[in-house]
Amino acid sequence: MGFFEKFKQGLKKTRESFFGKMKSILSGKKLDDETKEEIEELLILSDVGFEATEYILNRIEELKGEDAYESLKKVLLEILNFNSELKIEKKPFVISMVGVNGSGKTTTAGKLAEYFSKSGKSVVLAACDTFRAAAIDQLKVWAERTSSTFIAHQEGADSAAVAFDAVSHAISKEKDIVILDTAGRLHTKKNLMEELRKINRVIKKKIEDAPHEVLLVIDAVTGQNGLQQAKIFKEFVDITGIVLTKLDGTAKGGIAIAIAKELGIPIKFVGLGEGVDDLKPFDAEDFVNALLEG
Ligand SMILES: Nc1nc2c(ncn2[C@@H]2O[C@H](COP(=O)(O)OP(=O)(O)OP(=O)(O)O)[C@@H](O)[C@H]2O)c(=O)[nH]1
Repeated sequence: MGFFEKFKQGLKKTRESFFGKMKSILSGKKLDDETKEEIEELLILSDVGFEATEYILNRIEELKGEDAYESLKKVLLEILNFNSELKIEKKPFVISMVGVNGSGKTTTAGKLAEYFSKSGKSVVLAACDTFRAAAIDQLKVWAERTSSTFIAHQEGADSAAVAFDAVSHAISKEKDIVILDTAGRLHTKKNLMEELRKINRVIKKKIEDAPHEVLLVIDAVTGQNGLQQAKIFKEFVDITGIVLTKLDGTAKGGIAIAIAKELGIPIKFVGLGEGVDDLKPFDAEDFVNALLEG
């Protein structure tokens, strides 16, 4: 299945509930008070959020187009237009996955391992979520499935030590990519953020500019709550990209627009299903077309 088809399928719920209605409301018309109210409601209901919704409506008016539907498309593309490409520019290239438990972090680490293995890269998966034994086992299954090297210690071990071993292994064995699956839950927010910082400090002893990417995993189903969590992570960690998971499981896919507008961090990948191939690099044009017109 092509990327566009995949986006179309994954965004089906959001399109059928909300965005698919935009064309008949706006096509060939100027934005008047009535149509404005209608699309405002659809945007809010799909979790675009008040701030981004107001921005979108104002921007459509500013564009003064004859066809408000075309203007809407243009504005959505403006918001989602960031450089989403994840370039592997170093060897080893270290990617740290952060986010709350249940957001799809481990699954996404596994899917990313598959994505990179397929392009011929060697991958090391590191179980830095030592908080739960099940998380270590789950990552191990992904490592086997994707023929990646698996680095783990026991439950309760120091997560930074796992990260250090993974990076050391990658250097000595000349592996291309290290993916660190970090914990999403510790006793307090402070502990969690301290742990993430410690991991970064320790791997810098081996590779000064690592981690090269810090991907924050957000569950689209949690909508505006997910956005609030993201804001907390952003305060403490330098996030370089977002992975928005479970878009297939929600009608409120408008959260992608809220995230792009309010966080200003590029969405780099989206999860469109549970399968190993259901993680796709984000593409604004495919995304907007699939949202509005699938
Ligand atoms: N439908 C759908 N399900 C997904 C997607 N991504 C992840 N999941 C599912 O979400 C659930 C939670 O994913 P995990 O990877 O275990 O989440 P986690 O953040 O690592 O959480 P812990 O394992 O508790 O640390 C699993 O059942 C995944 O299969 C997606 O894009 N679409």
